[in-house]
Amino acid sequence: MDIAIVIVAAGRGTRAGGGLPKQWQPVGGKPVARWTLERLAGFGRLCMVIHPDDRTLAAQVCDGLEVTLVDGAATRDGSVRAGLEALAPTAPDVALIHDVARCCVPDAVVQGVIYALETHAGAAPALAVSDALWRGENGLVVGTQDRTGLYRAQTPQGFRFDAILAAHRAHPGGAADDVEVARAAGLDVAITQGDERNLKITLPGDFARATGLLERQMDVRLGNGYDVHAFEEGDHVILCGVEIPHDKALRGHSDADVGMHAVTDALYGAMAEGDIGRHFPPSEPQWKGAPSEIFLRHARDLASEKGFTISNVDCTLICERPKVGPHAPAMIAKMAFILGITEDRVSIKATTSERLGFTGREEGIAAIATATLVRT
Ligand SMILES: Nc1ccn([C@@H]2O[C@H](COP(=O)(O)OP(=O)(O)OP(=O)(O)O)[C@@H](O)[C@H]2O)c(=O)n1
Ligand SMILES: C[C@](O)(CO)[C@H](O)COP(=O)(O)O
Repeated sequence: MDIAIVIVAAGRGTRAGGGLPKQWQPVGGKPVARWTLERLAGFGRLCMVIHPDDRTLAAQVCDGLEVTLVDGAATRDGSVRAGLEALAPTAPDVALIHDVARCCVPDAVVQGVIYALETHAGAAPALAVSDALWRGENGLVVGTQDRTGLYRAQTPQGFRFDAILAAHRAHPGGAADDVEVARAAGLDVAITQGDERNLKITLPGDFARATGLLERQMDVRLGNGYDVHAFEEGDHVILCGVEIPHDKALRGHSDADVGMHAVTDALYGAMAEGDIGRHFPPSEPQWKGAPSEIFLRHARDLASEKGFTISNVDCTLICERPKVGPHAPAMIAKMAFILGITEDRVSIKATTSERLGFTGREEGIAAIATATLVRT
């Protein structure tokens, strides 16, 4: 399914206050709009609708991300329409329409809308009203309201693209949200699971609530790596960056550091970024005999660019010989230095395979590794 996401960000944020419209103000160390863009980038192509006065701010916030910027209108529904019209020449199957100010939206809320669009023309997240409802006048309760069947609407609101574009073109304007526009055009809209964390920053106090939510939402990734290199004639092996005298060497296109390769692949795996072969193809002659440190540094830098901190790595070398134990402290020091983390976050250990299999017959060395990345 080709998905485009229209993020409406052309409002002035008057109720939220502050020197800038709320979407450009910081929460948890980044502008509100940046959080929203990063959260949605994995779900489809991004189109952000902005006020013409905000082009410079918007370009800064989008740095490094692929985002189509479109000028908005004086009303929310006008801005949505501008975004949809901009997408029309390369129409996606579905459009998700999201308030920029809902910067804490959990993945599950977005995914719930996408699943529902397989069977409905429209889908939107909401929470059933759970508090009693009153009518009030001049500070006094003047009546109560039955809450049965009442929901609090959230975004993203998703629709078949052609249907929502036609609905917006036909609508007279003044709709509270896109579900109202869709229903006016006769589209069925499924209610999907909303989330209390999917708040819309509207009033000044909402910045602190959003900051608290974002600080508690850690992105923790685990990756694994596995590698094997065969022995050939030689007088040393390189394991986790340390040269160890041996009566054989390891064969490989690079320096055949099987342990460092496994850790590097674990880091790539945690980022869903493939493996060493994808970034350094063995078909390319410049990597012949290359120190594996190049690969590990690349994975480390990629993690840093994506905002991840390496929390720990754990590597097990599987071989009968050479004995790893005496060299483990040097290996840990070397790996910690390259990764830029403290030694207590690096574990390197070894096991034999009880003389079973290719490692048992001393035909080669295998290594497995795990890495944890954390993004806050
Ligand atoms: N002309 C407008 C008005 C609103 N929006 C967007 O619609 C969303 C929901 O609107 P709201 O939370 O009311 O934002 P503002 O209009 O910016 O806030 P305020 O009413 O306090 O000025 C926001 O992402 C806002 O940027 C928009 O793109 N174009
Ligand atoms: C679309 C919306 O987020 C649904 O809750 C909301 O209606 C938009 O914000 P506004 O404050 O009503 O403009």
